[in-house]
Amino acid sequence: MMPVVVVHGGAVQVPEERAEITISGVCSAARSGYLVLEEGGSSLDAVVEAVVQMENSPYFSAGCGSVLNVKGEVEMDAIVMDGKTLGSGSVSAVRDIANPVQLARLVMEKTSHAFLTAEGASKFARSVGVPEVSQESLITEYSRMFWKKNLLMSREKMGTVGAVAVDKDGNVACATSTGGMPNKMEGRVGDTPCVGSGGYADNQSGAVSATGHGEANMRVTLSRLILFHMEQGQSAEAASDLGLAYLKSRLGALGGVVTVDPQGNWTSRFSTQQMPWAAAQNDTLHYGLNSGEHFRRSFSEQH
Ligand SMILES: NC(=O)C[C@H](N)C(=O)O
Repeated sequence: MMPVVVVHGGAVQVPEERAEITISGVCSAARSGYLVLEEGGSSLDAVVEAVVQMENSPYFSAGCGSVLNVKGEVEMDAIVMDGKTLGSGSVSAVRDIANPVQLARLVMEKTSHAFLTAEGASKFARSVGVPEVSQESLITEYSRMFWKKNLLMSREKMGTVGAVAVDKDGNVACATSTGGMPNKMEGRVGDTPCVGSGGYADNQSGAVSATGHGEANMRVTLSRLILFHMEQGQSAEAASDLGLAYLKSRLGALGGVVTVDPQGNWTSRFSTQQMPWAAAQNDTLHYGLNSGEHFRRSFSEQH
């Protein structure tokens, strides 16, 4: 069994001028998650670390840089799940914290609940000492510009982030975090924080983190569907393709996933044209953006 961390930066079209920085963002997130594993951390520690890095980057739609709702405000959703215990924690519609994925983990570890939303989630955050941040600190010039442009015309998207990992004990975990769909209604919650849709982790089959059109992903419970296929004997790659094919044939929707099994086999699959992804395993960094792309380099090589 080989420990691994696999991350994605959303199944969306990345503007050409942002391609390189987005790729280096997913690579450094996968690498940081992997370092956590090397230092003896669990798969849960690794996925949270990788996702925090991408939330802190303004180049992804999660944490700082999140796409804005119809009112031009940030409302973020996140999930974590621990495949060893089937423990999960989610938050939705949070507006005033920097790292929703850490709050999701706190929901899992410090409450008897699995999901807190909006003001209740913020009150809980304050009660456990998570610092409050201003909306302004989460909004970037780009997300504001993107919001205005979206209000006028296109339905362009920006990328949700997610990670799956297997640690040396064969425990799997997933984490996913997002600003949601651009110009969403106030209070809209997508697939990301919903168990089985935006992510799922079970040591008996594997872990998935999903991205795409949330309303569609939810209706097929995409992550759980993929793990169902793995339980039926499919490989991580074949199961991911089956799940994405069902999403497309049944609802005409496109999406993407990163998937691992407890043996450390992993894959990154998407039906969109692009999805920035990276995987770190055995001193090698794997990464890609366009469909069919798979680059490799050793950890010692500079990007
Ligand atoms: N870009 C995304 O993956 C969006 C996310 N799945 C949502 O619907 O909220």
